[in-house]
Amino acid sequence: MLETQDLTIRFGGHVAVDRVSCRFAPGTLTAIVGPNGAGKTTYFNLVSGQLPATSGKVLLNGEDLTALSAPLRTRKGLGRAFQLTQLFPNLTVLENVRLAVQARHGVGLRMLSVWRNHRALIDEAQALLDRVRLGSRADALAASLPHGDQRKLEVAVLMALKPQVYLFDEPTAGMSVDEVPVVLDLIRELKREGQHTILLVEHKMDVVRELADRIVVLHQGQLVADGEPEAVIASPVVQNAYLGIASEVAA
Ligand SMILES: Nc1ncnc2c1ncn2[C@@H]1O[C@H](COP(=O)(O)OP(=O)(O)OP(=O)(O)O)[C@@H](O)[C@H]1O
Repeated sequence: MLETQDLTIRFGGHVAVDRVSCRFAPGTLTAIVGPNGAGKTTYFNLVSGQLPATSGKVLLNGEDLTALSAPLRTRKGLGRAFQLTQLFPNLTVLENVRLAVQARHGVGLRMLSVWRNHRALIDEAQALLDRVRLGSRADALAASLPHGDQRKLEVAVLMALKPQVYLFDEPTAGMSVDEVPVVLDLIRELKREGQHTILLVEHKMDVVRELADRIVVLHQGQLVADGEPEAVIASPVVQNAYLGIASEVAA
């Protein structure tokens, strides 16, 4: 069980995430929605440890992770899709995933040459690449992949770490129409496996409707709605927030 208790961060006078308390059970997919600037990405950064909380706590299975760095939280089972900049651009696609597999097995980088020919690691990495439909690109340099394929590679790297909690921040952003279903299928598969806690920040409401068991709405840093998708989508707070966006866009 992932839990945040009164999780808060201030940037100067601005409270970007404001006392958010929420619990996320294994086997559930929760969509975090809200207008631009609502605090969704900042909330993910606080959960994963990319940003230090001003106050409040992050707990996983009852253990307080608030004081831990992002890498230590990853070891505890909090998986955040790597930012593109955290892929190794000059290593191959396969090597990127294999390093994540090795990291999970606790094999240090200095052991790289010893493990280079270790079939089990390579096979595991290759199987993950096949799952994200990048099997045929295994030997390409990560930097040479088109944007959509790099995002799929991020997902493969994340899956290699076998986290308990998956944090997906707009996983299909910038992807072409034919690439989107691949990533959504992967998220669906992870959900079917049943033991993961999945959090998804997503603007596309059709995706949210289809994938989410539950929707949490953030607005100006605060949790303003939480519940079953249809009820939350129909609620006045969401209608207002999204109509707000629509009128901004139209303006
Ligand atoms: N490092 C930072 N320093 C100062 N302000 C920040 C920082 N990170 C985020 N903010 C502010 O916090 C607020 C929340 O931003 P955040 O990116 O979390 O929103 P979001 O809901 O993810 O928006 P979007 O849907 O546009 O990605 C915004 O007002 C943003 O400008």
